[in-house]
Amino acid sequence: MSAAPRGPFRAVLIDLDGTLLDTGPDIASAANVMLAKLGRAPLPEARVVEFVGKGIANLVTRVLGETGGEAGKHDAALAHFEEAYLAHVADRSRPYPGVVAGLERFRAQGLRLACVTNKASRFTKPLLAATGLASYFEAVVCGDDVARKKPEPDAFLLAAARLGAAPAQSWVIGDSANDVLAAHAAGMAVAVVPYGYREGLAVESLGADAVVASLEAAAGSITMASSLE
Ligand SMILES: O=C(O)COP(=O)(O)O
Ligand SMILES: [Mg+2]
Repeated sequence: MSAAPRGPFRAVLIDLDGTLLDTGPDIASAANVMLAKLGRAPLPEARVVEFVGKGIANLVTRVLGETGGEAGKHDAALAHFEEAYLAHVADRSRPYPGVVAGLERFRAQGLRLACVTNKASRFTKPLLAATGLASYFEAVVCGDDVARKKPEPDAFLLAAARLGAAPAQSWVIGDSANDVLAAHAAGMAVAVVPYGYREGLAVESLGADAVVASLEAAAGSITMASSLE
């Protein structure tokens, strides 16, 4: 479970929600604005974040299912969510501990970095800018940039291609089963962080090649792996 990454790596492909940024508070607020507009009771943040991982349309479906079904309301609900989320996308979303130090360390080692997320680009770009992370990434691949979101391999393959790295030279770091399945389908090694949003699953059950305590710890382990080559 905690084998060191193989390498040598040229690129690190990093998930956004739950890995780089704790976006849960702003996502939960937008979900609760949406529920209020539909005349429904709010959900606790801890419940809403379990629905993060397969894109916002999927999250809205799951929030509606949790609060009384009515699939027919989905389009209106999604519009309410997106309006509220776009207006407050980075109010309380912050990098997790070790993220900035880890990105600095990866960059100092000459690794090329991509952010790979199921979140649509109109939310992702302002969020990366507002949290100060945008300049670390040579490529940002969003859910609406590919035909099939994670857990399909498309987004990781596109990110690696944009960075000029083969799958075997690309190391994925994520927080959910979507990242693990997508990385393995793309032929890439994958580590998961023990924090983040896992759709209710235990971190040990995700099937990752490694668990890394933080991005800073990941940057340390990739150094060791490279120097052992
Ligand atoms: O939008 C989502 O559901 C999750 O996005 P992620 O791929 O950055 O975790
Ligand atoms: Mg995630």
